[in-house]
Amino acid sequence: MTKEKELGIEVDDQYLRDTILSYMLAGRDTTSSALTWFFWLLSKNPQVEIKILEELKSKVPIKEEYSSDKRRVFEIEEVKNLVYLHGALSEALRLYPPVPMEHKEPLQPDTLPSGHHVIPTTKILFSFYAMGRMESIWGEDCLEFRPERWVSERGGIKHEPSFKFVAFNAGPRTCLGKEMAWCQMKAVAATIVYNYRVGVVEGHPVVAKGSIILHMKHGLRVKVTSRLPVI
Ligand code: HEM
Repeated sequence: MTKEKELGIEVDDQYLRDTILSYMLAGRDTTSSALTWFFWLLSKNPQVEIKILEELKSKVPIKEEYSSDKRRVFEIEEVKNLVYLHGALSEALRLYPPVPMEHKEPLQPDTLPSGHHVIPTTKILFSFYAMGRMESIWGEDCLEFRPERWVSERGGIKHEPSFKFVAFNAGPRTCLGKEMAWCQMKAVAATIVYNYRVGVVEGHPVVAKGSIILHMKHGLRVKVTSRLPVI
């Protein structure tokens, strides 16, 4: 008897197809949407880009810094604890959550903290997008892109409860790929910011597309230039 049969799981082609597809959809579009908004926010906030670059440079051994024509690729271990980069990515996820909406249905009749009575056929829709911009949750500067929000008094990463920072959902259906997503986003963002300047093409319209993933309606047109010294 195979392990799957012991566990009562039937692993047929359809199961494998659905699993692979859900990982591709859950892990690809979300991360790419997050990074797209992140680079757009950086272009609007050059002071943040400078600070990220400073943080990255502080991690690179001096003799290595822009010393050759080789691009530098940041490894996951190097970027894991970058506090300011973590803050900047968190701000992008707070203001532009790749999954902007979520819905739930109660299993039994219940009364929500708001006083609303709900029954099993009630669909409860809530907006992660709106929650990331609520003054009652994030304070008066809730609409500002401020990575410092995520830096603790002692200079470490300030963690927020998942029911407050809901970009990865909260509770039993929390994103299964959350840690992988953080690693990917940090490694990609660090490698791109360190090696290139990403400038958004002037006049390019940036609007969100109404969809289950918060894509940019017209994509993001950018001009990429190398930071490497010309040798
Ligand atoms: C910035 C990147 C990501 C964000 C913002 C994100 C966000 C979310 C959210 C909000 C959910 C809950 C969806 C729902 O219940 O309707 C979810 C579920 C899920 N995510 Fe992610 N995700 C990201 C990256 C990833 C990656 C990289 C993977 C895996 C490679 C992944 C795998 C999954 C899976 C398998 C679920 C379903 C979990 C379940 O239903 O129990 N996600 N994600």
